[in-house]
Amino acid sequence: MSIFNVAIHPYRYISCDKFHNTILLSLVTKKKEEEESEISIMENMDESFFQETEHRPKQSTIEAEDIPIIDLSPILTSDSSEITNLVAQIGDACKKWGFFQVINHGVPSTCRQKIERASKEFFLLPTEEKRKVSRDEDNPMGFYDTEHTKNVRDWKEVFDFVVENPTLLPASHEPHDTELRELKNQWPDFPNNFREACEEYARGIEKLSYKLLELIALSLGLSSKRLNNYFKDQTSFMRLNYYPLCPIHHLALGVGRHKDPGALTVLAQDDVGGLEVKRKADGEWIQVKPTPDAYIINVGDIIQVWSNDRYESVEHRVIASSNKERFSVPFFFNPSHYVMVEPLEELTNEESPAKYKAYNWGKFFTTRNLSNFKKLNVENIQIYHFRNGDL
Ligand SMILES: O=C(O)CCC(=O)C(=O)O
Ligand SMILES: [Fe+2]
Repeated sequence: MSIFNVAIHPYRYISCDKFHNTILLSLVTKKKEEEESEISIMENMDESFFQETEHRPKQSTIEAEDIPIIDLSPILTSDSSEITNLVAQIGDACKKWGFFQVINHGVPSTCRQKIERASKEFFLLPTEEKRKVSRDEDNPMGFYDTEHTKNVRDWKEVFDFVVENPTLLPASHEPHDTELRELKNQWPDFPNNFREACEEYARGIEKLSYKLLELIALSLGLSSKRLNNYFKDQTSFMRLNYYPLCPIHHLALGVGRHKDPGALTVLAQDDVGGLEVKRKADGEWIQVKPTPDAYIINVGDIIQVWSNDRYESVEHRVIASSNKERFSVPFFFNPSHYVMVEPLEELTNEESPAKYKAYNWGKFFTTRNLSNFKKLNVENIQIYHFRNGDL
């Protein structure tokens, strides 16, 4: 049963079980009746969506300065003083926020419009159609509507595909098992340009990701290509996110609080808004306001480890909305499965020793995916599990 195919969109497939009717009713009743139907939602709604009280969204959002918007046009002109200035802006944003937005990034806007349209058309298909490309434990690429973050279900549907098809990953999370497996994409029959839109977009974003990686390397005082080799057999993947209308937006989240485990995330969000970043200065949740045609970039756990904590991977989450559906497309730029992630030699010394022990990216990723999939009642693997003591 999908929770999402209720008659809240004129083109949407309508499913008629008791559960869906409860949601539907709650959306159409007036103020007084709302209170009664609220009780009915509470009684019928799957509790797996409920966030602990302390993690539920606040009723009011904080008015705050936005995360920095950085103009990437200097990389087109190659003016060295402008590049120096750009690198400094990126370094400052990585330190202060772990997040920034980029404009004049060189990814054609037509490419983005095409994937956004294809994504909408795909998610508005009947659930049976989307389920034809469902992901499962054997093939984690495809459609999925029961993703959990920290063991609480997210109010969203996703479609995942790898950018290198196939992508090699460890077959199991067992440390001594050296067997590998291939992740392969599966593509839906509809909409018919879906695959083309996804593949074209992935190539454009991959190019931008390498540029950003080089700028980040420079901002850490490294040579521009220092990190590129780690991505030779990249395990990057793209995710299409769909956040349907949510009648329990005060209890659930589109995506629960989390940090991205890979190196870098390049995200396209639509004009609805809902992404919130935990401000490093005071731990408040700050909205990332949508900027037309900009990409939101965030440092993932791997850059935190490579930089020996100079740059931190920052927690973020997505608020669910009761009146606007939302679509987003994150690209998770991940290294080759065999990369051992550890603080870079150039960034450690006697005064500033390595804060982490080396870990194998492929095993880390596989363990994380497995615990998400099985909804294990244990905390997900995290980089702090590899932190050296007494530092
Ligand atoms: O949809 C968004 O804005 C962000 C999603 C996200 O953080 C994720 O998928 O890791
Ligand atoms: Fe994320």
